Amino acid sequence: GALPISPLSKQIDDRVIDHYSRVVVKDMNKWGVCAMNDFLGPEKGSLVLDEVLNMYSAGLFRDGQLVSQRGGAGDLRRAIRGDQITWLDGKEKECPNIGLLISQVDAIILRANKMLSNGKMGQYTINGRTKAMVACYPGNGSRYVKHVDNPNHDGRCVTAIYYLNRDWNVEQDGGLLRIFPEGWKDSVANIEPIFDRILFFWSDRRNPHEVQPAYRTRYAITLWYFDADERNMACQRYQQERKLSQSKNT
Ligand SMILES: COc1ccc2cc(-c3cnc(C(=O)NCC(=O)O)c(O)c3)ccc2c1
Ligand SMILES: [Mn+2]
Repeated sequence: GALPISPLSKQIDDRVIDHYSRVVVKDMNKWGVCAMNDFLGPEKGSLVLDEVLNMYSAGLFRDGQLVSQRGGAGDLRRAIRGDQITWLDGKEKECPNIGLLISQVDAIILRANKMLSNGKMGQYTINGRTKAMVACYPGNGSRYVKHVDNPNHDGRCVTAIYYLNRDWNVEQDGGLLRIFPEGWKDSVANIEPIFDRILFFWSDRRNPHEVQPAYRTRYAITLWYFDADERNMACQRYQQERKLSQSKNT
């Protein structure tokens, strides 16, 4: 199905953004992965968490769709990905603090833009993103099998995930995000989904990853950023396919 899309927000607190964008550019161009702790600070982080908990208890989350229909409903789908999700554009009046988080991440990505190499001696031109996906793994062993976010050039170049889980203990609670970066030979990135941590990684085949079974409710907010050229190509291909299928049906 189509990915929900939102316009980028504008700039805020400059020095902080400048520092974070330098770290992101350096780590992404070197490792393809960038994790930073204490992103919003405890107060703002707690306000974001409270807004997510309120939405969850209001029953606004739905079972995460599968891109391919093979999952179908019920157990097989849950075996592939057990998360429940809801989409936000960040302007909702019920969650101003999620809106603040989104504008912070937008500001970092906009500042890092044109400095993020696309791995082929070129740069990405990031000009948009999906809506924010708020995800909850309910903690009944729910997991997400190893996958690539953007295996077929749908335009997404950077995945940004903000974690909200206080006192998370991976030994007991599971829910580790394990990334298998292509260029890292046999070593992997083990990312614990801890409170107020933000993570960036290339969305394409360079970063297969899995969410290991979670035994405690696990929350995260994900944004996917588009590269202008790849997105344009993807939209053109989609238009062609639609025309073809319509001509076949007529
Ligand atoms: C067509 O509609 C949709 C709607 C939502 C979709 C969500 C995902 C997705 C992808 N990756 C992860 C992940 O890797 N999480 C890592 C972590 O939480 O640490 C995740 O939780 C969710 C994929 C495809 C989707 C298609
Ligand atoms: Mn993923």
